[in-house]
Amino acid sequence: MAAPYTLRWGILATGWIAEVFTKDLLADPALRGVHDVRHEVVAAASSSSKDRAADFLAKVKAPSTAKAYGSYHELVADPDVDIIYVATPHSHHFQNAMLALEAGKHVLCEKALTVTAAQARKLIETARAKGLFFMEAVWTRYFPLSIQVRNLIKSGAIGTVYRTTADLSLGNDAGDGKVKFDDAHRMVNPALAGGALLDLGIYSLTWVFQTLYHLQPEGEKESPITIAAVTKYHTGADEATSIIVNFPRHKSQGIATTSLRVSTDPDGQNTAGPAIRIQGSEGEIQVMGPAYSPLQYRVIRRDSPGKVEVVDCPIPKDPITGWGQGMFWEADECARCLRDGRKESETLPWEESVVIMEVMEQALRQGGVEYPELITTDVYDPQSPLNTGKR
Ligand SMILES: NC(=O)C1=CN([C@@H]2O[C@H](COP(=O)(O)OP(=O)(O)OC[C@H]3O[C@@H](n4cnc5c(N)ncnc54)[C@H](OP(=O)(O)O)[C@@H]3O)[C@@H](O)[C@H]2O)C=CC1
Ligand SMILES: O=C1OC[C@@H](O)[C@H](O)[C@H]1O
Repeated sequence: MAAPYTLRWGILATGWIAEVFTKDLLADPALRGVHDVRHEVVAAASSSSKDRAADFLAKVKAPSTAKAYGSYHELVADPDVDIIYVATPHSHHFQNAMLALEAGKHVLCEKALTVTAAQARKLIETARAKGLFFMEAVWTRYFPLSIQVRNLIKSGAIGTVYRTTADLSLGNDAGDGKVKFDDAHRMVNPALAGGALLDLGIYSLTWVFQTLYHLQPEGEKESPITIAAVTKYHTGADEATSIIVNFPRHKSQGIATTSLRVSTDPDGQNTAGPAIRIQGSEGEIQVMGPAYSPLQYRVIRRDSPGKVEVVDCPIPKDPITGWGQGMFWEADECARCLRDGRKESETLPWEESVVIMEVMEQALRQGGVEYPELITTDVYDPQSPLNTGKR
């Protein structure tokens, strides 16, 4: 068997998701049946301090050779790093991803890709011009469950899909008129591009897009008409957003909802029913939430009344540590794309990320949500405080 292709990662930022993703990178690929690619964590950077980066590397149990940097600039200049994982708040993604691309690094950038569609387009233009790989880290698309659902739809298992409804709402009502996030928290702080839509609603849209738009044949792709209702939180960010996307030529519609107050799954037992319903002329696929990491789907066919096919898709765990979150599948996609000389992932092409950003931008504009100039500009500034950490 040929030696696996090795991808060498640099981790930009040391918060919650950086830790989860990096631990997944360090999980043995064989445990998920992967033998053709592997990952190395070469370095991590914190904009706060070198010590914080060193603590992070120790916490995730990175190899002792991994380098700690006290600035994002130093990380992107490291010649041993192939690809940068951008794990800052969405507000920072444009400037941080541009910093990495300008330094000649491939990039996997956390969702939401950017704050505006123009920023997303600029990043893609830069990646294209420099011949670099670039991908939005929508991990859900790379779950075997998502692949199976897309394949079922393609095979015609539920006929022509006319409607998808999807919700991701995590029930953070505090009971006193507020939600359970401090006003400065990235979930509700406009300075960090806070709000339900960019953080959570993007997963509802992911299900709408991967079951409708993504499966439209090449050459027939249709950007949707977007109609949105937004409830603003007192900080100015959206606390609830509901979007209807209409694809008139394909006669299909998607309904994507998100809220910080109510919950898709109030008792944590899926008693409330599926988070996602994909409805076709011959049946329906139901996906049990949460929309970002679903573990089960059900197929209901018009020609088999009363019969429900239930399919479980567990995330492989390390038998000793119990670790495994399912973020490794998107990392494997990055490695395979780079090994094969592909600059974008077929599972989430650049254009699709841009169309989703356009939908979110339109929805927020319809709801009167505005973000500050510092985080909406599409002019790259290597010395932006978003790159230097000088807050
Ligand atoms: N795919 C998924 O399942 C998830 C994705 N995410 C996405 O990841 C991104 C980060 O989220 P999360 O890890 O929860 O965020 P955290 O607040 O936990 O971490 C963000 C990190 O970004 C860096 N940072 C730089 N400037 C700032 C600033 N002004 N304020 C706050 N942090 C700053 C900090 O690292 P340092 O000091 O080291 O530079 C900080 O630790 C978001 O875009 C979010 O959408 C989040 C959770 C789950
Ligand atoms: O991507 C995410 O998925 C899980 C959520 O809890 C988190 O807020 C979000 O960023």
